[in-house]
Amino acid sequence: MADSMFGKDVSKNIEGDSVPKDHVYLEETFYILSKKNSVFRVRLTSKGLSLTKETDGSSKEQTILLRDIIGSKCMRSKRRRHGASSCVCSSLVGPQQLKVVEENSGDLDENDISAYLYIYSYILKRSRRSWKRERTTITLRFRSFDKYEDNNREAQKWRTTIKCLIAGQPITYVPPLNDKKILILLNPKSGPGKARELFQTKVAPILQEAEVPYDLHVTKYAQFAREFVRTRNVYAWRTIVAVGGDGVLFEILNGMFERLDWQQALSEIPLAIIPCGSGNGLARTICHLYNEPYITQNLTGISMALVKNRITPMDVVRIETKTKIMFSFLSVGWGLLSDIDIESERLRAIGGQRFAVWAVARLLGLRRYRGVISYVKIKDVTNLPKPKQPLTLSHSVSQDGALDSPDAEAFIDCDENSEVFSNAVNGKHHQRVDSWYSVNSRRSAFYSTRGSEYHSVTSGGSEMRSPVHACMHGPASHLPSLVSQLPSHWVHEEGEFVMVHVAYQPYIGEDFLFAPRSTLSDGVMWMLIIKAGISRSQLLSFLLGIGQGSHAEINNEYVKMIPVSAFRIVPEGSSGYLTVDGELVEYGPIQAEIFPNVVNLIVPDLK
Ligand SMILES: Nc1ncnc2c1ncn2[C@@H]1O[C@H](COP(=O)(O)OP(=O)(O)OP(=O)(O)O)[C@@H](O)[C@H]1O
Repeated sequence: MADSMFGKDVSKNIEGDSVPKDHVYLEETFYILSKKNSVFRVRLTSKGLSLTKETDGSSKEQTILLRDIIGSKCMRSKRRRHGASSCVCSSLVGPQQLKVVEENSGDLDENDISAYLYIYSYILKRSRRSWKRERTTITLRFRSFDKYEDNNREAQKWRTTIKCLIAGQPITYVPPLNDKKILILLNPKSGPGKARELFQTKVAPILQEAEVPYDLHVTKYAQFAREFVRTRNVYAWRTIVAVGGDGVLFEILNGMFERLDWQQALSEIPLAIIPCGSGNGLARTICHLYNEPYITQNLTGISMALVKNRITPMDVVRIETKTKIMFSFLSVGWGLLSDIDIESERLRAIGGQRFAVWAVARLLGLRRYRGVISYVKIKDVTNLPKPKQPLTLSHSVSQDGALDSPDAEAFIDCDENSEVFSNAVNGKHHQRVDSWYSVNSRRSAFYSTRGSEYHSVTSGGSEMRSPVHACMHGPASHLPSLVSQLPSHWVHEEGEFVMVHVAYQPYIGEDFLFAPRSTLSDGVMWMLIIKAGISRSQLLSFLLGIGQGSHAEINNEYVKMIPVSAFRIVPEGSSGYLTVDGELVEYGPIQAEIFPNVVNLIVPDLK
């Protein structure tokens, strides 16, 4: 085994001058028992793990990028059963035979002085025309020294360096501490109702390999997540994760704004989403903006983001209706798209396809809505001031005394007796385990992350819920109250409309690239207005274009897309749907304004 080294820079250009390139943190040579004439040179660099196989003078290099590596653990070999061969080496010849245990296990094999380093990665691979992530485990065996302690020290050095690099922290002698757990709020009713199963099979294994501890709470009723974040000490967690559709994150966001300390809570605790709903607009947006493949029900890439803990700011939109204030991150809709969203609820069991099926039905029975739309147009979207830090926000409860009345339906959840399970995981869904140094185990072990807890629905109905006064806080509005006249620079359009839909993210659903020019934090809302009079065929080609975003370029007498910073919609009559982030809100006047960079969002690692 070659000497390992810290911080050696081996990058040279063709003239032999040093160039600031990949920094090499550690380097070792490993041998393969089954291939006597091959060696592997393994280097841990600022780019990732470089593996060079050298056989009879030829060499082949593979690099596993740091963004694809999620964790690393040190193991010892497991004591062999009575009657099995006691020869240590024999367990390594057959690639399927290595069994490892954690260092503190009572079942370890004292005779094997090797330390095994497992490195877990999910590598982007092209399959047919799309990309997906494939699980790959690299196993390195350290046994140059005569004592296990010395071999383990070497392996731990690698593990610590890998963990520091993953966390984006300076290299130290101890791995970065996960002193706070992440909070997971899972909606078992989202989308086709598979959130629990998806979490256990796709997300939990990644958190366990990365040794990220979590508290999982399954929502017990609508508004559970909102009450939870409003009433708990959220500072006990480092991230709050919605596992479900956009509706659960909407609840979490609004629960945060119901806290008096909303500003501190939102600046200290980032939010994240794992998509298990039927719309999944925000998750699709994140993947789109961070070049992460989005495959329905394949949550690998977005789960890896929970491990890396990289954050980016996101805008929120403050919305007022006649009786409520709420905060939104996705969209406000009136007319066709909202009708499709709400009325297709009855087809929830078929997942995201419910939108396409209902779109056909709504096109046949096209509705028109009368009302007045007012907005403040952004003249030059290419030249917006971009605040790097969240704006300094003045605090408000509301503009209008009629709003924010105590919500009689709001309760604190006092259920301290929730059932607690350990989060042991069935690893059978993992696809592939690569291996180096003759160790190969398809049945790779999954260990529950120390300290993680699973809080399930209480079976005996012993819930104790006590009423609480819920009051919306958040940044103060700059708009006049909903019943007051708007300033003169606002644009007004009165007439009949097929729909008005305003979005502040590129995707508002898995297959709806609604506002291609939008980003997470640009301070822009994109308002699409479709006037009555448009033909069904024009509307159909418009709807078909939403998948690719080509509809956004349409600008004719019926269809236009306008960048706005505030708007008001006043529908005439009392029948119709208004939606905020896909959730139904009261029908009637509604107004909105955007606040840039208020929320921190967990996003994939781009490095
Ligand atoms: N345990 C529960 N029982 C019933 N409803 C719940 C429960 N937990 C949350 N809800 C409600 O379910 C609604 C839908 O949730 P969610 O957004 O997760 O799924 P979805 O509607 O399928 O996805 P999307 O919003 O992306 O279309 C939300 O309004 C939420 O308040």
